[in-house]
Amino acid sequence: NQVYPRVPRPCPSSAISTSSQPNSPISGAPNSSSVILSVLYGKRAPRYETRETTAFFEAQHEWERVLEPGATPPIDLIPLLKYVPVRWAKWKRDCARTRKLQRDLYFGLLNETRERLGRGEENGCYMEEILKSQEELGMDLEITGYLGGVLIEGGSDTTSSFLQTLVLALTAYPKAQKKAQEEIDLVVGSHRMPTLDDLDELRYIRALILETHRFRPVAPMLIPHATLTAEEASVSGYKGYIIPKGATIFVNVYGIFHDSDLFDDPENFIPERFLLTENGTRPGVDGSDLRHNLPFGVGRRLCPGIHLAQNSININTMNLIWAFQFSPDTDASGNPIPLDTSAYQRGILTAPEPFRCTIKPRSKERADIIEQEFFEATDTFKKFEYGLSAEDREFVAKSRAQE
Ligand code: HEM
Repeated sequence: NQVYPRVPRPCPSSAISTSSQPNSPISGAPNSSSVILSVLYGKRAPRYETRETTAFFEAQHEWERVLEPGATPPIDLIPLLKYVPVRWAKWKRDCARTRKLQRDLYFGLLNETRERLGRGEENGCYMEEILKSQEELGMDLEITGYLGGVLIEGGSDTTSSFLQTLVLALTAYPKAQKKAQEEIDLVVGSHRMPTLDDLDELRYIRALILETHRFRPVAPMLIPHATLTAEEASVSGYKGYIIPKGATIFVNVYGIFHDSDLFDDPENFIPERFLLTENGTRPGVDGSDLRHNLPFGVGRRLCPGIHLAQNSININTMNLIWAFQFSPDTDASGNPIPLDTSAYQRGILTAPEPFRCTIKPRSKERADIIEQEFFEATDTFKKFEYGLSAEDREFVAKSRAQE
């Protein structure tokens, strides 16, 4: 049995784990923050309890909390508030603490990468490239530190929130799960794990991924934008409205995706809608204003991690469907406990409230293949295993000893 944690919060992407046994080899499989750490800093976080993972989630959740509308007073509207002394302003202390947590982590990781480069131990990560071309790119220390930082922030909670919604939907909608399993069994079979190349032939699973984005978009109102000039907005206006300079624009993606004028039965998880029409809208309705990457933003600040995110979502979705059976927990009389698919956390980014479900490998053969893949990935993992704590080293050694 697995309960998806967000509070208390080590790593919310425990969707990858088949077992609640902390030392099972599978529970050391990469979570989304671990993948991002490896891609960016060439450093592996083998466990949810690894220092960088817990430090990241602590900073991230503090940050999401201070960003939430209402968590800080409206300083933009009443600038005088910024002169309130710190001792009377808890929000200022919260912001300062968040900033310190973030800076300690981001600049600490950057320093470690620079030192590793200095020792000639390159492993091909992204921040190595940035450090090597820092001068040429005209990036000072501050910008470089935060470049890595925003990429971890952007890439961790988002992908893991998607995967948590996926697990919730597969559990709550067993027919959709069964159809997806049948399709993957036909294309991939049971003797190997899926690869990204398989996706072309997995039409239903592609629709299921789009439906997961539609059903519970990770950023329901995207990230607020502002208009730079009134003139620009007023050239065409919007449906006769003039949008003034500096106006805050929220794109209510959740509202669009749940508009019953556009979508049939929008409150239900129905991947089939994306087989009927390109954007999942009711046949006959003009859905041409929509596009598949809407959950990743609009305009020039569209998510720059979209390709990494989509690859990661695609492979994780295929793997989860191929490998596991997801079912609701049962009560004392053996009846399934209904899941509340609307119980979501509040905030700029959302994820399901913790929920219980049962996750089992679909067969012994599949479980063995997963373990085998884990062992075969040893050389890839090893490149990124530096600066590990004694506990992490012990964990890694123990999981490999089962080879
Ligand atoms: C399920 C996965 C993801 C979703 C749904 C998602 C969604 C979004 C959204 C809605 C925005 C705001 C766009 C806007 O302002 O219009 C955004 C921005 C951003 N995302 Fe993602 N994202 C995901 C994964 C990633 C990954 C993997 C990375 C990095 C490796 C990343 C890095 C960023 C960054 C740095 C920004 C800020 C861009 C800017 O303000 O210019 N995201 N993302």
